[in-house]
Amino acid sequence: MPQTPMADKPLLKLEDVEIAFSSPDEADIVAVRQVDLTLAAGKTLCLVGESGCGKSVTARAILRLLDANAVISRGRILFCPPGEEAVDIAALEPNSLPMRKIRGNKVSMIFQEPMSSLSPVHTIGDQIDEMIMLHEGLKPKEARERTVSLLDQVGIPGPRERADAYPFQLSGGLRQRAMIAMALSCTPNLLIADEPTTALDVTTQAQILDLLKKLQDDYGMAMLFITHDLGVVAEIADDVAVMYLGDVVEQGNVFDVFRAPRHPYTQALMRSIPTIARKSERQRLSPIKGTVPSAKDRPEGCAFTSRCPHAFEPCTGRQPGRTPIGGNHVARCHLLTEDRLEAEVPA
Ligand SMILES: Nc1ncnc2c1ncn2[C@@H]1O[C@H](COP(=O)(O)OP(=O)(O)OP(=O)(O)O)[C@@H](O)[C@H]1O
Repeated sequence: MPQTPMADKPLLKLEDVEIAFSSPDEADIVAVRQVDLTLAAGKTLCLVGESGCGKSVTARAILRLLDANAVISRGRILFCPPGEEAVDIAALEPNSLPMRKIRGNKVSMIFQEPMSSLSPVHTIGDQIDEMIMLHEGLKPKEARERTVSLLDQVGIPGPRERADAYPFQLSGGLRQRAMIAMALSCTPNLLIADEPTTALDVTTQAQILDLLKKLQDDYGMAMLFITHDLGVVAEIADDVAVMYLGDVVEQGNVFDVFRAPRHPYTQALMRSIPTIARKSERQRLSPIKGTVPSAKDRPEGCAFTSRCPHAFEPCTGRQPGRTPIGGNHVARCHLLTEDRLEAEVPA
């Protein structure tokens, strides 16, 4: 297993990660580039950005669950569970034993659609029992006791009886809870949550977010949470990374980024969310002009140039570097290096 010493050891550290897709009749498409992310044990990092910006691809790379035409073409994905040496996941074979020991064991994932991880033809109890027997070597009876306790912890009423239900017999919210129970069955160090509440009504969404926060405290696990909803970010994140067309354009502590976003894309995202203050002052929401270019037609310089109200000459020429702002807050924008952009305090 490739092992790498690290001075300070966050649980997960992505360094200069690039992910490309090949296609039979076109040049490779770089979907994610120069991504640096850090996630400390027990903390929550939210990845946020418009559809197609590379959130899911980044998350799936951590589990080496990318499509067959994808390759991690640069960088390292260092995973360092407490008390262990760091492993560079990017250097592991996706189906190797070390990778399988990480996937579904130290790192598990939940999705927007529970049926992507639950089998429709087995009861939820049987599916969770099997995971527990596989990962912890428990006997069937002991595994069932643990399954019932997990279903209870995720708030499924009558857990012993519900363990015998098939997924289609549960409501959307209960199915989501069953999927969370299955993801927790191996007590992971890291839970990757890919838009787990997007398909739920607001009340159930709030309940699931509360549940995840409680389970995170109980289990001491870190969360990489993918969403396009800034309200969810405000609710759950310690740190946030804003992605645009495969680049992390701004990241840092959620309070710093929300209080004073420095990248024009983050500023535009913040202006596009409704607030009570805006409504009472009858201010119009300002949608972001234009659309995200295709990754095939990525501009030479800053990817946001074509939609940026502040774009000036250097933006089209070269990609901006990372400008430190304070603490762990950084942004990639030429205006910052040239000191031309003030922090914007959103309403
Ligand atoms: N198998 C593939 N072949 C080619 N391109 C792909 C493939 N899978 C994903 N992509 C491209 O990678 C880019 C990033 O996709 P990704 O699913 O990570 O976006 P996302 O930010 O998670 O969007 P959403 O919020 O809609 O899920 C997109 O341009 C997408 O078209």
